[in-house]
Amino acid sequence: MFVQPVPTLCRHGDGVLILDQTALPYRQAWVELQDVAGAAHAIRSMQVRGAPLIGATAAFGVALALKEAADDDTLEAALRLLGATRPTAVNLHWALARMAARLRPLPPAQRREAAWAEAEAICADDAATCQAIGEHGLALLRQASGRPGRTLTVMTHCNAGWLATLGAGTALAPVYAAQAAGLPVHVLVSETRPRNQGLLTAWELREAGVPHTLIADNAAGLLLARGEVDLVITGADRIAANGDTANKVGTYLKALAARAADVPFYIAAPYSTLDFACADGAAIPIEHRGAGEVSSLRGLDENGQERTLQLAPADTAALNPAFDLTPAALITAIITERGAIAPQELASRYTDRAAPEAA
Ligand SMILES: CSC[C@@H](O)[C@@H](O)C(=O)COP(=O)(O)O
Repeated sequence: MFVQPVPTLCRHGDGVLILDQTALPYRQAWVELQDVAGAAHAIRSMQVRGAPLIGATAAFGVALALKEAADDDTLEAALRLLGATRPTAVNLHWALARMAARLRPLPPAQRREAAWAEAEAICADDAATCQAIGEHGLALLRQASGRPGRTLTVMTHCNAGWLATLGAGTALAPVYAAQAAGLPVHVLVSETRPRNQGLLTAWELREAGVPHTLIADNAAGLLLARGEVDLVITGADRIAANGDTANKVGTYLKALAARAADVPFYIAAPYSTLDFACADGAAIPIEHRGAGEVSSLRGLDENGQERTLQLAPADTAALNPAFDLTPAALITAIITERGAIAPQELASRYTDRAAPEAA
């Protein structure tokens, strides 16, 4: 079983410790969440990010909310607050629906302990899910690697590794499985403007000892067209019934370039990321974030001090959709803990996938 080099989130007494991802890759900092407002802030401000980790944090947020009072009003207010933090990743709503289904039928006196236990179960389940995704993805990597000893080049986008989950990650789980199996892999990491989640991917791959190279987002097309990439794997925030997939903005351009270059393009995500309440991608809500994320850049200055630089004049109009939609037709297969499946087969094969209940 993959062990996270640094834990992303864990219970700490009657609080919750999170690795603050807004401090990475420059320093490791932990934040202790003590109440539901802190959990909601952590999700909204992206101290925690990545669909499965957002869901787990929201689940713990419910447990934090019930510390003082566990009546129906407190529970429902917590579900509403946490459910409104980020719109695109359906795992948030899935985790809250799971908490609601467990807690609503219980008398208030039994809810506190049940909430902690359910949140911890969500984390354990996610670790197992990542492990299974890794094993299914490894089979595809083995097929693609060809002759023994050849280094496989995998391109990814955003961060869908262990930092985004409670286990090995989703898109990167097959990479870690390959590393464990002795299959040589090199990862091309696109920086993922404007939030630069690629820097998180580079950091976590370095922590795990996986060879990798950071590229500018716009370099992906050239490298794909030149035949320098064996396959692309990204995560997902929500997958519609027809296989259209919402993921970090920039994913769609990689899928287009991969198709033009005849390179397989895979999505790796937990089964809980399927949302059959959305018939197609047009029904998936796309988060729009502040213009400041586009017009500024964070990094270290020449003295190693963290700084935010204003790239464009502050009054420059900027648009910041945080996710985009990749049509099912561009996706070779979707890898979940149940295996790899063509996106066009989701609805007919996964008939048990009911629409998630509103939390
Ligand atoms: C396993 S994480 C999958 C996705 O959540 C990931 O690719 C992504 O888009 C993350 O977006 P973020 O805005 O950083 O939360």
